[in-house]
Amino acid sequence: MPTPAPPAIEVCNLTKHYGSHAVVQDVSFALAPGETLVLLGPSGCGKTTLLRMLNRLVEPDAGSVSVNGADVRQQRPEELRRGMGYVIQQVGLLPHYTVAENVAVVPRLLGHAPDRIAARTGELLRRLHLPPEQFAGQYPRQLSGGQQQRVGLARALAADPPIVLLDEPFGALDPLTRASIRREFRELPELRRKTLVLVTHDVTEAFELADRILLLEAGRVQQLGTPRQLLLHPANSFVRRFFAAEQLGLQLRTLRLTDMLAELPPAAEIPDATTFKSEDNTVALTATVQEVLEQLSRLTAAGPAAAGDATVWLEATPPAAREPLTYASLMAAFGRAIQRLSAP
Ligand SMILES: Nc1ncnc2c1ncn2[C@@H]1O[C@H](COP(=O)(O)OP(=O)(O)OP(=O)(O)O)[C@@H](O)[C@H]1O
Repeated sequence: MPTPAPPAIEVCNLTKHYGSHAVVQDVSFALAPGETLVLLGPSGCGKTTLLRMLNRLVEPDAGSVSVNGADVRQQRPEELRRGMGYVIQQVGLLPHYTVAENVAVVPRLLGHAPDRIAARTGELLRRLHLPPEQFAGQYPRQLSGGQQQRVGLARALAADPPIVLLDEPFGALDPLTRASIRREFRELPELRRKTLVLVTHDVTEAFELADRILLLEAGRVQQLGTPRQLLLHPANSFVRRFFAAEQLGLQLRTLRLTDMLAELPPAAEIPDATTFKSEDNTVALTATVQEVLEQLSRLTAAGPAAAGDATVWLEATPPAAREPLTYASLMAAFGRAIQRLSAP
């Protein structure tokens, strides 16, 4: 029988002090290849220090880090870092290098052939919405903050490392640019297969990007789990308080219609439902409650519905199985689903 692949990253009992201040205390986790872990927590809780211990920019006092089954202490730090992309908030582009030269730094160090580097740079810039014809020859000072951030990401991905560490990669951007870059980031095919560890203190960002979240306070793990586990089953009062202010928004984004099939109203006598259906008012069962609300409000804005309230029809269920949803029936079902799912 083949032996299972080792975790992409395994951290055991990692601890770091600065003087008498315990900055990271006894942290352990294992990440499967391709998984995205978000390190979340209030300012100063140790997120950056923990991240920097993964690529040996900071050395721990105790505990171990293994990458693909090998202890990082057995590897030279420079070699370790070449296999791990690293993106930081300050971007850190070299000011006297062009965009293309900045992106090519690591592949050059690795001795890749010039035509291979040029092809890769062009491809990445295009994917990150920086057409190379326009941007390759520009210097960092000629770019906006959002464009610089994209170049920083392209640079981290240039040598196609299987692991990428990201420290507040969208932190310096205004909220609108931040949300749109985050969307691009999520959709980047390049990142889907990679193991990512991302630091943020932004709860919405964590929920949008994480497979699992590691929530830290004062250097200690408060909870490690999926966004849904942290939201619906907080491990302690710190976790509950940390999400309290944004609880409703997070629930609306986290729950999908598939999670609440049991709560969706069963069909009553619906007049020939198909006649009301159009692309505008059909929703997939995989839609989040937030997405359904947005669709309902687009319908409301488009004008009065033929039959009273704005209504959406569920895709992939026979018309006779479920009633179409209005704001009222959707929110009632959502409330019942939250109660059921968060029951101990
Ligand atoms: N080189 C250092 N020397 C001394 N103290 C340090 C050093 N680096 C970090 N610290 C302290 O360790 C604590 C954790 O810092 P760290 O940057 O890891 O936190 P963080 O959660 O990433 O914070 P933020 O979200 O504000 O960036 C802070 O109190 C910080 O002042």
